[in-house]
Amino acid sequence: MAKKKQFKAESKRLLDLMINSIYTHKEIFLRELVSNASDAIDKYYYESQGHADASQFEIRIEPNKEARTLTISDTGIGMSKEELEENLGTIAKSGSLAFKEEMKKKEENNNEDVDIIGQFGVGFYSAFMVAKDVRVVTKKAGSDEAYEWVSAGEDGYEITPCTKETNGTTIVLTLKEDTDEENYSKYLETYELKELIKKYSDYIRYPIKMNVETQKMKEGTEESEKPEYETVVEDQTLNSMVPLWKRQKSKITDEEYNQFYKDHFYDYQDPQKVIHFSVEGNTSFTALLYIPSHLPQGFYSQDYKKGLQLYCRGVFIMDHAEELLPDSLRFVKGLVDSQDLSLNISREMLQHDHQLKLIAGRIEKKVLNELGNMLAKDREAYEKFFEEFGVNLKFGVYNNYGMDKEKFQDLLLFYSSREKKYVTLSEYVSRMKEDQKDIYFVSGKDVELIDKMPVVQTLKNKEFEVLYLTDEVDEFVMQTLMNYKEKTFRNAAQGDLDLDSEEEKEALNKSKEENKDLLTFMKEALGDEVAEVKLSNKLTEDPVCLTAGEGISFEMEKVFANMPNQSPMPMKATRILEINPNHPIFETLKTLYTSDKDKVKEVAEVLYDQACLIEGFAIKDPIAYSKKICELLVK
Ligand SMILES: Nc1ncnc2c1ncn2[C@@H]1O[C@H](COP(=O)(O)OP(=O)(O)OP(=O)(O)O)[C@@H](O)[C@H]1O
Repeated sequence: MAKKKQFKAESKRLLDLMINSIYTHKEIFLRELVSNASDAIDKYYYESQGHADASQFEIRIEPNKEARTLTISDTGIGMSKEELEENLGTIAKSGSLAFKEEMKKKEENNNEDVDIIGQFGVGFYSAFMVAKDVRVVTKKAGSDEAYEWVSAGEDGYEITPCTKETNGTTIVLTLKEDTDEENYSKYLETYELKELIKKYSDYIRYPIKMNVETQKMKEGTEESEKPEYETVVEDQTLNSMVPLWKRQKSKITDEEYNQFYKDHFYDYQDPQKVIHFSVEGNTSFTALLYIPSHLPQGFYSQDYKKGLQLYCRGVFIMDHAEELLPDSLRFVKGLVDSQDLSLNISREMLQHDHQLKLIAGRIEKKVLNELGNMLAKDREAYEKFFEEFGVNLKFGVYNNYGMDKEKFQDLLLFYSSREKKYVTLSEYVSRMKEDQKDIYFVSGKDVELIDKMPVVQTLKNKEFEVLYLTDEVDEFVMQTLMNYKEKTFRNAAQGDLDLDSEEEKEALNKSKEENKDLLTFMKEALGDEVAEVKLSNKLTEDPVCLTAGEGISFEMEKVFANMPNQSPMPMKATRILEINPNHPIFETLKTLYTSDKDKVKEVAEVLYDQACLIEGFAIKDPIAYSKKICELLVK
C-alpha cells in the first residue's frame, strides 16, 4: 500500500479557494481539462519534432451514468511519476508554462509558434468543483511506466504504479451528488457535453471525440411504409478545430462567413458587411466583425449587451467584451482572438485593460475606415446601413463632449433640399454658392414638412441648399460640430439670415419704420406669447412664419418637452412672428389698423396660430381658432 502524501498547508488552502471562489461557472472545468489535454498533445508533437503520428492525436470524452463518472483522455505526452508529483501535487505549478518558456528559449533557432494554453497551474483543480474524487492515469511518451494519481481533494493524493498501454493521460472524475442548488448529473448528458465543447473548446486544434447514441433507420426498411429505427453508437467529433477566422481569407466563401454569423450571433439574415483582419505587433490579434443588415433585437432596450466575443488562443473566454467596442459602434457583432491578453487566473476576466484599449482602438479605426470605403464605393449599401445605424454615428459625434467628432463627421448623411436625397457634409460644402458663408439646416418632423416650411422656400428660391434634420439628436450634433471645413452650421429657422441685398434691406427698413405702430400693436395684442412681431424678407409666398430668437431652437424645445422629469419651468425658445410685407394680408392689416383695431387683434391671433401650426406646435385654443377662421370666412 502506497503511503498517502499530504498537500502542503498552503496547497490545502489554495485548493479550497480554487473550489469555492476562483470560478463563477462550474462548467468551465471541462474547458480546463480539455485545454490541458490539448497542451499535452501539443507538447508530444513538439517533442517528437513532428515525427509523431498525427492521426493518433485525439481527446476523448466518455460519460458513464451508471458509474457516475466522466472521463477525459488524451493521446498526449503524459506525465512521469515526478511530473505527476510536481504538476498535480503542487498547486500553481504549471508544467505547461515551464515548457513554453523552454520552447521560447529554443525558438531563436526554431520559428514554430507555441500555442500552449496553460500558464497558471491551477486549471486542473477546477475538476474538484464538480468531482468528489479524481483519478489520473498517465504514461509518459517513451517510457514503460504508467502511474495513477488519485485524490478526493483536500485530503491529499496518492500515486501508485499501474498499467496503461499507450502514452497520454486519462482523467476520471467521479461526479458529486446532486444538491438542491447544483445539478452535477448534467455533466453526464451527451447534449450538455456537446454544448460545452462547442461553447468553450470548439477551436481546440485536435479532435474532441465522443461516442454518441443516435437513432438510425434500419437498413432495408427505408422503402417500407413503417421504417424501423435502431439505436447506433457513432463516434462523433464535437469540435470544428480550425476557427474560421484563422483560415486564409481568400479561401473563405461568403456563405461560410454568413453562416458563421448566423450561427454565432443568432440572426436570421445575412450580415450587411464582413470585416476580417489581423494585426501583428505588440498586441497581435485577429478580428472577425460583422455589421448586421438590420437593428439587432432589443437594440434600444437596456438588456442589449454590446461587445465582441473574446478568444484567447482559440479558447473561448467571454461573450460580450464591452471594452472592445466604443458605444458608437455598439451595433457591431463579432469576435477577437488574441494570444497576447493577460487573463486573470480563472480566464473569466482580463487583467489589464491596456492591451484591450489598443485592440479597441484598432477595431474602431478599422470599422470607421470600412464604413468610409462603403460610403465611397457603394452608396446604396451605405445609405441602407445609415438608415439603420446612422444615429449611432451621430452619437459618436457628440459623445465625449465632441472629442471624437472628426472621426465621425464625414460618415454622416443628411437629407437636403437639392435632390431630396442624402448628402454628406463634404458634398454640401463642395457645391455651396460662392458667397455662402454658412451651412444651412432646418429641423422638423419629416422631410415633406420641412420642405414646405416658408424659410426653406425662401432659401430654395435664392438657390441655397438646406440640410433637413429629422432626428431628435441632429441639432445636438450640429451644436457639437459647430463648423465643418470652416463653414459654420446655421439654423435657418433661427435669427436673421442676412441674405438680403442692400436695396432689399433698405426697402425693408423703410417699411418697418412706416409700420412701426402696427407692428407694436400686434406684439401687444399677442402678449407674452411672442417676443417680437417684425417684417422680414425671409418669406416669399407665405404670409407669416415663426422663428426662434438666439438661444435654444424650436426643435430643442420639443426635445426637452419630451424628456422625462420635466421641470415646472420647461426650457422654451424665444418666439418671433415674422410677417411677409409683400403678402396681400399685410395690406389688409395696414388698412384695418386705420379703421378697425379690434379686427387687427383678431387677425394677428389667427396669423400667430397659423405660424405655430406650420412650425409643428400645438395651438393654445383650437376652438377659438376655428371659430375665428369661420367668422372671417363668412364675412
Ligand atoms: N492531460 C495532461 N497531460 C499531461 N500533463 C498534464 C495534463 N493535465 C495537466 N498536466 C500538467 O499539470 C500542470 C498543471 O495543470 P493545470 O491545469 O493545473 O495548470 P496549467 O494548465 O499549467 O495552467 P492553467 O491554470 O493556466 O490552466 C500542467 O502545466 C501540465 O504540466
